[in-house]
Amino acid sequence: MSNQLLEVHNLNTLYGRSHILHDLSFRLAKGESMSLMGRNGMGKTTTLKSILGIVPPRSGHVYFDGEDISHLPTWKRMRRDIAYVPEGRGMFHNLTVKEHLQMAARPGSNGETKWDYDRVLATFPRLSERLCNLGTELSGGEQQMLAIGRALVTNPRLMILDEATEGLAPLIRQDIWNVIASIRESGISSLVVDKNIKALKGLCDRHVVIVKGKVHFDGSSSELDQNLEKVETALSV
Ligand SMILES: Nc1ncnc2c1ncn2[C@@H]1O[C@H](COP(=O)(O)OP(=O)(O)OP(=O)(O)O)[C@@H](O)[C@H]1O
Repeated sequence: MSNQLLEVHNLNTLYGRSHILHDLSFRLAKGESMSLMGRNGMGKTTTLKSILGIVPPRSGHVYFDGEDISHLPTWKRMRRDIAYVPEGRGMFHNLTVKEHLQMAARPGSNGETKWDYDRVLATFPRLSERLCNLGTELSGGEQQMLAIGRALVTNPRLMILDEATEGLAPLIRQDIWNVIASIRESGISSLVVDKNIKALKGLCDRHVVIVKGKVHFDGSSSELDQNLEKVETALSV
């Protein structure tokens, strides 16, 4: 059996006539944590949306646990145990914290129920103090915790996080990094978009940097160290 959980193979994605992703390919092994970095507008969100089928690629394939999921609608891809924490968190205006979590909770496709309502509240004690608040009444950091909690209660095998700590205060950022570390320790693979190269280096096994929709760097944390200048140049404005 293959060790790969996610394989992105030669994706080409366009918005109208704007060609954004060019033959984009990378792999994520089971249990591995991967960062996806790049300057604004380079195609990170488009990559995530292509993997999820929110923006269907013009060509290329997405394999999940060996299965070609390229033809599946988004909800079916997510039912394969892919959870998505989008940029902007995607809170519902009319649901409380408790309802957000209860609504999303379900076993993984293999019956896994490791991540349930209680475990999420134990992981994010701040949320347990805000159970009756609407999602939109929370601070940015609390919203991100809820968005991650809501993804975890689906018992995913892969967590995809876009702009994981964007706009958050330093202390809250650290909370989010700690949770991402414990997600990794619990054996869930993750694909994390963020700009904090230092935090990502310690947290992720592998790193992909994209420039204008093409893979510019793909390597381990030690390879990232060896190529730091090249990567920092690609990330600097
Ligand atoms: N719905 C859309 N229609 C047309 N062009 C789009 C659309 N969404 C994104 N783009 C363009 O596609 C390119 C890649 O955008 P994308 O959001 O994937 O970049 P990104 O690397 O995630 O950047 P950021 O860090 O700013 O979110 C940009 O030039 C953007 O303007």
